[in-house]
Amino acid sequence: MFVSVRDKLREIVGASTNWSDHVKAMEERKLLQSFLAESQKELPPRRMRDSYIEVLLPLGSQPELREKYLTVQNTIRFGRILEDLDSLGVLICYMHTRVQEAKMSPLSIVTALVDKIDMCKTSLSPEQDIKFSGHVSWVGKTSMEVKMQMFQLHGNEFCPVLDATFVMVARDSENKGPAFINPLIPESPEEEELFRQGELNKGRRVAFSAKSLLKMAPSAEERTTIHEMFLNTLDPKTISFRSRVLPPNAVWMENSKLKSLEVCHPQERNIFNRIFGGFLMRKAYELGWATACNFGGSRPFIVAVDDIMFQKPVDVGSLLFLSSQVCFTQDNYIQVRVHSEVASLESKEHMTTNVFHFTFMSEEKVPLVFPRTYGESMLYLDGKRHFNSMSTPVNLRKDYLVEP
Ligand SMILES: CCCCCC(=O)SCCNC(=O)CCNC(=O)[C@H](O)C(C)(C)COP(=O)(O)OP(=O)(O)OC[C@H]1O[C@@H](n2cnc3c(N)ncnc32)[C@H](O)[C@@H]1OP(=O)(O)O
Repeated sequence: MFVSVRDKLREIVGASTNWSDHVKAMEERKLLQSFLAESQKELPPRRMRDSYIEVLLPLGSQPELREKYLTVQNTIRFGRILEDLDSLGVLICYMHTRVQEAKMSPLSIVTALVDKIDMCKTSLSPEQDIKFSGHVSWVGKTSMEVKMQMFQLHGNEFCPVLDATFVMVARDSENKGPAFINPLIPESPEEEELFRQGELNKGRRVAFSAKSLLKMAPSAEERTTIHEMFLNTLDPKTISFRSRVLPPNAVWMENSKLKSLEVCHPQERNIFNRIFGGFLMRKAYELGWATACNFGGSRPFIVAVDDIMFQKPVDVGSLLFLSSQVCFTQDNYIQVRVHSEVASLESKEHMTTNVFHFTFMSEEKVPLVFPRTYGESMLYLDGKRHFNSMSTPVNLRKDYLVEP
């Protein structure tokens, strides 16, 4: 149960339960600094099974739990699952990095990236037990890749529901600088393959980011796509680059936007008194879902979550501005991007903290989305790149029932 996962995390880092004690609790954590390793070599290697955890979410046997997870359609809120995966990922990393002689962990482990969440072909019922499992699958010097799976009981069997890959980073006791983590030793050919995959994932992330449209021009093929879309929006009645009209069954990208604001209260703080990554994901996901719903005109289902980077921590007390838009569509699929930025109450300066990418599938075929400006064209291409990186096959699957 996830209350127990979060209680365990509190115990591991000695977090305060009362907000009024949070400064004192952080002062106490400073004393743990002496348990930090000066190099990775000093730390004993760990095996994948050392960090392996299974957690049961007994929705079937404990109906009082269901309320928190329930959608109006009697399915499961995916936003809640994102929160649970985040907590579990952090706990897995604490298992990998346990220090026997210290009562509390000297490390502050934070979520750096949700690399991928792929949904498997199964519906989610709020009346059946759910099981999560996961372990560390790759480590660098201060970062760890965690693989998690979620299963739901069907008859007597737990069937796979989703696969998730997160990257967590270890920081010092005060969450101010990087901290070394234990090496990982693969023990079988399967584990060696997982580790190798982790290494490849790191390379893929670097390559994807190097090709970012924020850094370099689109490819020739992408430029052609954008130019053809531009030509498709020119009014044939006037010989002008300026009179733009939408083709049939299309929507201007700017008209797909939805925005929201959250006040970040202490209730949503994580064990390090910053805003909990899972809360940020839930809020972004729900706005993204509403955007897809508004755009497609029918209930959309989540198919994939990709590349959520936690660039900056969000302080308690900040204002969180979320802005969501459809940036690419194909057949029944809607690719949504949610941008989040914070501003403190004192300063008006905004800072980007995350960009979220969600792929939804609608019951009906959805309109095309057209960029009007160059900036929007880049969003379109970025959305297309994220859509194409999805591993789920592009075909309509009616048995999905995963909603907000
Ligand atoms: C219930 C408890 C829940 C607690 C969990 C949360 O809620 S956490 C709350 C949500 N998350 C956050 O607030 C985190 C916000 N982001 C940050 O603070 C920072 O961006 C960061 C610490 C993640 C990374 O900072 P820097 O990039 O300056 O750090 P640094 O350069 O030292 O890199 C540290 C390690 O992280 C890796 N790294 C950094 N960013 C990465 C990314 N996007 N994808 C993969 N790996 C990444 C680097 O390769 C390096 O690994 P190697 O050293 O192995 O080469």
